[in-house]
Amino acid sequence: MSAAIDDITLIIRLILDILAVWALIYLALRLFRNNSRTVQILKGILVILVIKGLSVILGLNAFSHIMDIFLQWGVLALIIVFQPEIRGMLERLGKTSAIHLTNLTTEETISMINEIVDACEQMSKSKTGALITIQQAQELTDYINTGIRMDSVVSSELLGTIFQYGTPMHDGAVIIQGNKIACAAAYFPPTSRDLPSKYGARHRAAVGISEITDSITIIVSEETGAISLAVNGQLTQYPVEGLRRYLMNVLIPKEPEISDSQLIRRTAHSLITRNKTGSEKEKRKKVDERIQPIEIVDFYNTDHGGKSK
Ligand SMILES: Nc1ncnc2c1ncn2[C@@H]1O[C@H](COP(=O)(O)OP(=O)(O)OP(=O)(O)O)[C@@H](O)[C@H]1O
Repeated sequence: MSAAIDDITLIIRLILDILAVWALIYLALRLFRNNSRTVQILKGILVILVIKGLSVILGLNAFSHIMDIFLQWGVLALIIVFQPEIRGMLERLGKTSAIHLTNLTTEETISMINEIVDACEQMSKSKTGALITIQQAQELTDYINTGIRMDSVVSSELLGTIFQYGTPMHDGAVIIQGNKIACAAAYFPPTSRDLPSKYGARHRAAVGISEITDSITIIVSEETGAISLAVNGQLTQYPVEGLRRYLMNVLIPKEPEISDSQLIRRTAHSLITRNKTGSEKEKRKKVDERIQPIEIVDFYNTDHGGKSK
């Protein structure tokens, strides 16, 4: 009987072991996939392994020993090369979910969002390049330290002035903590992924910071005036109202509980909207289109053309 239990325990342990290794390989592939640098490095490792195998078969002991040293140092080299990805992964593991760490009230958050969106709208019209990162649960202190410290309440005028071409702080990113501009001219590690060629250094930097932190980054293109968001390593182009809606959805703390009177009001509202006429529905559809993404850049698409919505 006890032998049977031992066997079952052994089988469960084996299955768990295989699952754990499988999960590790899956995570590593997910982290590094579609990254041309990774493919090159993997090819390099493969070449060294083949040479090492050949040297063992042919009995070239000294050469085989040198290959061993290469492989040992290779692990260290990999850790250094993939430092941003590994660091991002560890930070994500230790992340305290999307808890809003700021003490902003809903009104303050809405006001901040409106200031940011107004600034982006103006900069989009005047084709002023901008990079604005909003801190979420993960601290961005390391990146704030690369820029010029500020501690000013977010306003559209200030953002417009910072990114005005030719001013000392227009290069680099603005980082927002709470409703304050923590710094300007910050430097982000650019992504190593293959981006469509129409995107340059600014977009690379935005995708880079979104890969290693949970921050939200807004990019205004100097070339086209297009407004994009970089979140979780994905780039999405939005119309102005889409940007506002996105920020409202993500940054405004969720209502804890709705009261009975609110519930009655919402039910009444949904009953009224259910009886809307066709033309009113059409109008609603039109309004909704203004908040739809214009383009989502699909990094896993091999032609790198991005996919349009
Ligand atoms: N690593 C970085 N971190 C922060 N800001 C950066 C970084 N790299 C570039 N930038 C900013 O991007 C500007 C250059 O943008 P560039 O024109 O190359 O990018 P782009 O993605 O083509 O954007 P645009 O559509 O605005 O031309 C720099 O002047 C600088 O302000």
